[in-house]
Amino acid sequence: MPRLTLKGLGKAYGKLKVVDDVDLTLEEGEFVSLLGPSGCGKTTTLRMIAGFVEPTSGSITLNGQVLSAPGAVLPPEKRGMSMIFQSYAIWPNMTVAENVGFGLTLKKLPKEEVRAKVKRILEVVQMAHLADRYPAELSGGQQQRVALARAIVVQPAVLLLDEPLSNLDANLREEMRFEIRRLHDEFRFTTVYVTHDQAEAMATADRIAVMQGGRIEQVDAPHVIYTRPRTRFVAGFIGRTNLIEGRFANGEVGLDGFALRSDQIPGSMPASSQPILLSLRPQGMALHRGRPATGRDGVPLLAATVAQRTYLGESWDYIVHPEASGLKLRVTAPPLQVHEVGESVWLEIDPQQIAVVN
Ligand SMILES: Nc1ncnc2c1ncn2[C@@H]1O[C@H](COP(=O)(O)OP(=O)(O)OP(=O)(O)O)[C@@H](O)[C@H]1O
Repeated sequence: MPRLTLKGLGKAYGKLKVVDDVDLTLEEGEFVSLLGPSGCGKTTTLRMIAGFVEPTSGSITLNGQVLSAPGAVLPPEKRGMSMIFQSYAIWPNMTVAENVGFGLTLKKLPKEEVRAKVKRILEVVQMAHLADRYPAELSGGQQQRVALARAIVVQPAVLLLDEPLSNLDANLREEMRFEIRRLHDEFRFTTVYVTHDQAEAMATADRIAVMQGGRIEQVDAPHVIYTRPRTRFVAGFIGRTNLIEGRFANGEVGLDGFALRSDQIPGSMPASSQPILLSLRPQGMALHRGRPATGRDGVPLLAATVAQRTYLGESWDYIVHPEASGLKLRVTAPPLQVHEVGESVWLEIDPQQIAVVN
């Protein structure tokens, strides 16, 4: 049975629909990230799951029990969910151990049991040595670990996280992403994680739901979202890409100045001749100084010129300009592959890494 189900979920403030007809099902133990730009409705969706916001349409069910529907909202404290906010929200007047144990004390668990559970969970988040400190004596990352420990110690039915890492500096954010995923692998709580940071969603989630304008555009595993984006928005929002307009006709996709064989491009082509949009990742192309040996049947090889370049340390970011074409394509190359601006190169396109998007 699916654990958590959002069905036709909507929220409007007056005429403004901020969440619009959202369908999403999480299996028991699944980790799903709601990812999208500011204002797309992620937080409102999460707050409806938590019970802080009443939907104007649709429903939320947990193991078949209706938690939210218009006019019928089970209060947050009766949902058995834990929520973690951007601001940590741990109590300044309690020690780390008291903060983490608070939820268990409320449940009137015996003192010894609370002590044992708190000890174990503090070990898991690597905070056991700081159990007696107060929040003011902790770094931001340590405070966030306390918030995580406090949320999971009560073994919630669903764990909700709202941009939990956005107050941390870049290095710590990266470390905490792995930490959150490690905790999930250990405890397997059904988890909804709101973020606008695609790397965070990629590193943590089993599936990513990409939202825009209150709607979910695509829900898939991170590698599918990246390699097989279904819409222009998803292709552009997740990683960088070259979006190119073409025309499908007679087994070929005609682009500006060259064509690709449509049977080499994964996914389905339209039934009849018509314009289509392709997403070509910068990593889905390679540059060669001399013309590489032929033999790879039908793999496009284009004479091109380097128009611009940026050194990013981990890679080069080249803009190349295929001859006889008005296109400018962004191509990623390894750090030791150095081409000068104006140099003639051969551009090899891997059709397997092209996605047809709507
Ligand atoms: N109580 C409210 N009254 C009116 N409009 C609201 C209310 N709460 C949210 N909104 C609007 O709903 C839209 C979605 O807000 P929401 O906070 O869900 O977005 P978000 O995707 O989480 O964005 P962010 O990443 O900036 O937090 C925004 O345009 C916001 O201004």
